[in-house]
Amino acid sequence: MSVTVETAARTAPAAVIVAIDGPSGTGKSSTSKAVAAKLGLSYLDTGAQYRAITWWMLNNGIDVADAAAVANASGKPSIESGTDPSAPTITVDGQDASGPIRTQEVTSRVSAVSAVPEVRARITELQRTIAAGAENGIVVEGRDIGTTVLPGADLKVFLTASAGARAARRSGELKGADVAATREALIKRDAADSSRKTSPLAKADDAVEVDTTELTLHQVIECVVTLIEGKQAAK
Ligand SMILES: Nc1ncnc2c1ncn2[C@@H]1O[C@H](COP(=O)(O)OP(=O)(O)OP(=O)(O)O)[C@@H](O)[C@H]1O
Ligand SMILES: Nc1ccn([C@@H]2O[C@H](COP(=O)(O)O)[C@@H](O)[C@H]2O)c(=O)n1
Repeated sequence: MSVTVETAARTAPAAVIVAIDGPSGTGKSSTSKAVAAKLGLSYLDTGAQYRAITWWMLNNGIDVADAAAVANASGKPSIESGTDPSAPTITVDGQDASGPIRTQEVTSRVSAVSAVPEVRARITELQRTIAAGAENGIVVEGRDIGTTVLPGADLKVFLTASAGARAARRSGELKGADVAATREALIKRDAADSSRKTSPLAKADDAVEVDTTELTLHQVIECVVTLIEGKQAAK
């Protein structure tokens, strides 16, 4: 007796480029990392790159309020991002910058540096190169990914949440930081990021907006995974 075993041909899911944008504290990083890990995609934190160049400027005595000085120095540091969602890395001139880029000093200055067109041109080029090299696809999170960096992304998601919810989340992270002060700082940074001339924080016309105010992180992750799987199936 002969038995024929038929095995269904398994095909890898199509590589997808996913852009996740939104204001500070809406859950972009947490969501993007989890979604990328779950679906086997690369992950890029573009905010970390702007923080890294800001950290370098501060360390090298550049007055970050002087746009011309920032523009002149913008090509000098070498910035490298590791795109494994379970262990993302960021280095500046070969030095691990993951800790120092999260300081209050960097957070309060980053919007001034990221508003400089020469900085944006350089970092945008870096982001496009990384995205183009991601064989299985990538989740890229930031402020202008859907509008400017990767306008042809397969899926664009714009996360929002009330300022109160975002401040409460951040204050919890900062272990008891004053919620009102955190809220004011978030609003100030969003205003600066939204009002700059070059690629401001904005929702792309074709982005799916997800208000996370009343959602758990798990619910947001599931929502984005479903959206991505829909795009993969359609490719
Ligand atoms: N839906 C949610 N419900 C509750 N907490 C959440 C939710 N999403 C994210 N958080 C928490 O909120 C905090 C901020 O999230 P996260 O860093 O992912 O936001 P972000 O949009 O990347 O912020 P930023 O732009 O400032 O880097 C984290 O402590 C995270 O665990
Ligand atoms: N695509 C992006 C991403 C970030 N920025 C600037 O970096 C700052 C820090 O971002 P986080 O996500 O780490 O909080 C942000 O406030 C922007 O100024 C950007 O311009 N474009």
